[in-house]
Amino acid sequence: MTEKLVLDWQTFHKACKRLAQIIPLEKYDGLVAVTRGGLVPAAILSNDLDIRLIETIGVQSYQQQQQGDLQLVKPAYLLESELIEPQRWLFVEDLVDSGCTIKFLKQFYPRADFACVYAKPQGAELVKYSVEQVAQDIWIDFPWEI
Ligand SMILES: O=P(O)(O)OC[C@H]1O[C@H](OP(=O)(O)OP(=O)(O)O)[C@H](O)[C@@H]1O
Repeated sequence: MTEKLVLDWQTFHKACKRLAQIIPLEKYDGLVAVTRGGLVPAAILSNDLDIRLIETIGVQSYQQQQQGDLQLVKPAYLLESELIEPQRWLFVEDLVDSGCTIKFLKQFYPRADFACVYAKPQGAELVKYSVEQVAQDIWIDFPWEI
């Protein structure tokens, strides 16, 4: 990575609100926050889209700035649950970078739609909704990581 983009809370919040505006109201019943990066955007989208059904799925890949093997650290139990009717889920991420995380998740959920606040070119095509494009060689520091 050649450059660093350090985001403050206000900039990130505004971007999340713009993301909410391009997602059709009532198209989705539930959000799946891909942790950890999807947690804050999912909180903002859940308010703006008035969606109260929230699940998390935990995937880890980056250690410092190096991407290693992907690990499922927490499954999305609700998506398999017989306790609720099948729902229309929107997966939420802070960033699609190489696209490896989304490709990994699409093995399990091939038709899932993804909303990512920030998108880099390599992964952008995997995402249905995003609002901020950044160059591939920029490393982003999100406010909760600082
Ligand atoms: O498109 P990719 O190249 O796969 O990169 C994107 C992923 O990397 C970050 O997660 P990270 O692995 O750093 O875990 P974290 O969300 O717990 O910080 C980010 O939140 C995405 O999940």
